[in-house]
Amino acid sequence: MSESSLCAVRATVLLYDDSSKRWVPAGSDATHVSRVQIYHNATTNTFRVVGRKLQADQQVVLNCPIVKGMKYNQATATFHQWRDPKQVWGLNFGNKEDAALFANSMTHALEVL
Ligand SMILES: CC(=O)N[C@@H](Cc1ccccc1Cl)C(=O)N1CCC[C@]12C=C[C@@H]1CC[C@@H](C(=O)N3CC[C@@H]4C=C[C@H]5CC[C@H](C(=O)O)N5C(=O)[C@H]43)N1C2=O
Repeated sequence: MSESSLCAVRATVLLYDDSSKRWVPAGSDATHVSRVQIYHNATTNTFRVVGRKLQADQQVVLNCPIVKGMKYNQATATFHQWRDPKQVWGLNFGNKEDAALFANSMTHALEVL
């Protein structure tokens, strides 16, 4: 499937744990920083967000379709979040610039879906 990357930023990928009412890091180990990308498949005009841990094994910790009509919430300048059917994802960006870059691509995807 030919996909092109619209953007790539560093962020900590978080999941909201409803039972404890806490954000927990996605993935299985201590290092939290991931490379988060938005991929576009031009053939099907679909988009998805993929997050891979930066450390050696590049564990995939996020692989979520961007669904038409999805609400992307920029809760703060460096913490953005959205809901998928099963869970709530949060991205904690290292800086406002990366957050804005990612939000720009996400907003574009949501506009053209
Ligand atoms: C109606 C709804 O779902 N609202 C969502 C946000 C949202 C709005 C619109 C579209 C999508 C979404 Cl996910 C919502 O409010 N959620 C989703 C689950 C957790 C939360 C519900 C309640 C709490 C209240 C505080 C806020 C939250 O979690 N925040 C606000 C920004 C702040 C930034 C960073 C993260 C990192 C760790 C820190 C913390 O939890 O200590 N934290 C937070 O406290 C984050 N909360 C939320 O984001």
